[in-house]
Amino acid sequence: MIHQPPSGARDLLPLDVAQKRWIEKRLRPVFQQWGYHRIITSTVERLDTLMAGGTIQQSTVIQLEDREDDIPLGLRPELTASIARAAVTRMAESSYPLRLYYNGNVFRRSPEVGHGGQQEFFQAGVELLGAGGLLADAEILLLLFNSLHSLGLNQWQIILGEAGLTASLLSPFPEPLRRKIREAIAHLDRLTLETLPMSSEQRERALLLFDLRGKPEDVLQKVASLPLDPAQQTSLENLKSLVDLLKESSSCNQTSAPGTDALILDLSLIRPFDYYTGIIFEVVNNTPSGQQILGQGGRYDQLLSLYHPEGTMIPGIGFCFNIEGLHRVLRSTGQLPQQTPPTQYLVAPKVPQAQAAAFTFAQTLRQSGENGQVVRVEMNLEAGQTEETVRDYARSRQIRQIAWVSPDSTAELETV
Ligand SMILES: N[C@@H](Cc1c[nH]c[nH+]1)C(=O)O
Repeated sequence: MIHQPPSGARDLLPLDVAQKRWIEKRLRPVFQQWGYHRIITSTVERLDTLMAGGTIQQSTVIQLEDREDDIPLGLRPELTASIARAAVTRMAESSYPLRLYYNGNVFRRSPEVGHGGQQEFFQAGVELLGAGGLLADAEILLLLFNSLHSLGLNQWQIILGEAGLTASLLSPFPEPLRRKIREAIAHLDRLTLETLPMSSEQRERALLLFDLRGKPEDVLQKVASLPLDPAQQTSLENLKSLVDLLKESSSCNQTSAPGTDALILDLSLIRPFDYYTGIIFEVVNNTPSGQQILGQGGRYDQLLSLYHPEGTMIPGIGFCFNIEGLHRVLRSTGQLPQQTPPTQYLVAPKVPQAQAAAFTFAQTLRQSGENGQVVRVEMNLEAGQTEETVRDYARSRQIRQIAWVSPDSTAELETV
């Protein structure tokens, strides 16, 4: 028998769990303060739900052998599609906007399987459904900034793009050239753009697109100089208004919005999921060892209609944090708990006749916590040990108090 989890799967040991909970405990109240309610969707979904009309590639989904009525099933590679499905099918009576948050695991087929490529990840995120427009976009980004602030992070940058505008700027390229250019841009591969066979006019346009990243004012100006159709013009104006609103909020509220250098406009930004229709963004943390993507999200105004019984269009926008990314960055800041909380009391029956009394006393101690505080109490399970052995055990576990219980239910507390 093999006693290892399958390749790519992971066990989280108690300290990992304590650190993960530290992160989640900081994010949850922020999501709640902004009016978001927790939703838990199924880990297993139908494959076609997960693929969201082909906007998520089947190759990222881990499929399950076991089929329900011969319908292929899979493990969710992300949660936005599942939440969109649940909202329009199970919460149809709710009024919009609907604010939902989540905390869960996702599974992605890794190309590196067999070499330890991770396939299970944790995410915490929010979805704002039934709200389009500038204010909804701004709410999501400001909530993102607020969440980062609650984690004590301040070395991050937001890379902001616009999926619709980028797609339409790419549209003059014929397929399959467009796909190749899109891929090269997504992988920051300038060399491919310089060498792919295409006309010089096309190359100039591809390289211009590639370079549409930097300070928001500069990029907006560059795009404005391009010949734009009315729809592109509107997207550009919306982006400009959003950037202005975020900046203004930043000057009113230093604590939750980014400084001027923290926002990078990148119209070459392309996310691996294709359901985005409006702004898209990534939060990155620049560390000496490279760039860490802490979270990502964007606007998806067509996704909900895929699941809606009448195909009604309902806008949506959201983001999620990658808990592993946050964990890595926060570990280096020294903020995360370095150990699991120690037990406060060790309860030891003085003689075998005191065992029942010891269990009762331990329970009384457990219930003595005020305001929901957890009092951690362990029973000493070894009968007949010397007092010194019990003390040694307590010290080795960093237990500060021993309660010696007598058969008459009295207890003497000793600090070790
Ligand atoms: N579900 C997306 C993030 C997102 C949330 N909402 C919108 N986008 C992801 O896993 O990358």
